[in-house]
Amino acid sequence: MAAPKVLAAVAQLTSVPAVASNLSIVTSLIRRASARGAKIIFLPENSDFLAPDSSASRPLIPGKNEFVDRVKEAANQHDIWVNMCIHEAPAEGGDKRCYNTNLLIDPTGTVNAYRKIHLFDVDLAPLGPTLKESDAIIAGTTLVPPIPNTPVGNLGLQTCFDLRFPLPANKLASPEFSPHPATALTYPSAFTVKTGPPHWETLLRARAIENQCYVFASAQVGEHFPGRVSHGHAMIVDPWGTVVAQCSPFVDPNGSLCYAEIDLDLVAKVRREMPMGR
Ligand SMILES: O=C(O)CNC(=O)[C@H](CS)NC(=O)CCC(=O)C(=O)O
Repeated sequence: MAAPKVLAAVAQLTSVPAVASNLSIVTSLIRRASARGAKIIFLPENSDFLAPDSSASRPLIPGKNEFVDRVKEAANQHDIWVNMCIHEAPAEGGDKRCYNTNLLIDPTGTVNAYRKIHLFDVDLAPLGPTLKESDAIIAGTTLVPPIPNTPVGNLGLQTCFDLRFPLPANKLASPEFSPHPATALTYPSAFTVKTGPPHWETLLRARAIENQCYVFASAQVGEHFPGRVSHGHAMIVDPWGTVVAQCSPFVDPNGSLCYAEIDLDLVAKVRREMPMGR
């Protein structure tokens, strides 16, 4: 019997240093996606805020995050799954830094979390950016097995710069790593305007093709504060490597969404017709 198709939404927005204004965009995108019939929405890295000094806006109480609580309420109210990255204050005191944490929230409020493992510490001047993510972020250490039974099947959580590392993605899609090998991967991102044009789409399509799965690539876009601009081009790639949805390259102050019908039979078909061990 054919699996029912499910509508998924991928978002593109411009987070600023102020959490409250990002929250109002994020909750309105959740409402819009649900009204359109989407069962899951993918929001980008830094959905809570993107600031020159992360410690200035970081949540102060470990385990408590007002932004996440409001998003959980919206997920529940609009009966939709939400994926996004936020800043997570560490439980151990003393460190001013946060984890860059990828959350998958279901409509009942259940949360799965993956802390970004690969931090973006690069010096590509003068042709590219100089960024040292580890100044503000503590690296995660654990790959989280794909979450089963999401609207897009078994969903593997990765974040932004992780996209350049094929091995964790391969692992997430492998039946040896998990009894629920990924049928979809998510990469909430904030790619730079220097690295985005040459690499972003190529890497996303490569991850989809080699793992024979859907790839959800939400993105930050435009200027967050003077000197920090993101590439955008949020998209959905199918298991054959086709870009099946993409947000407009123009910056919409209310954020933008693109949608695709997700067909898990297509994942099974591609894997059956071109066996690669999953
Ligand atoms: O800076 C912050 O506040 C939050 N973190 C981010 O926006 C992260 C780390 S700087 N961005 C990336 O990983 C870009 C990767 C990228 O652009 C590439 O791989 O080419």
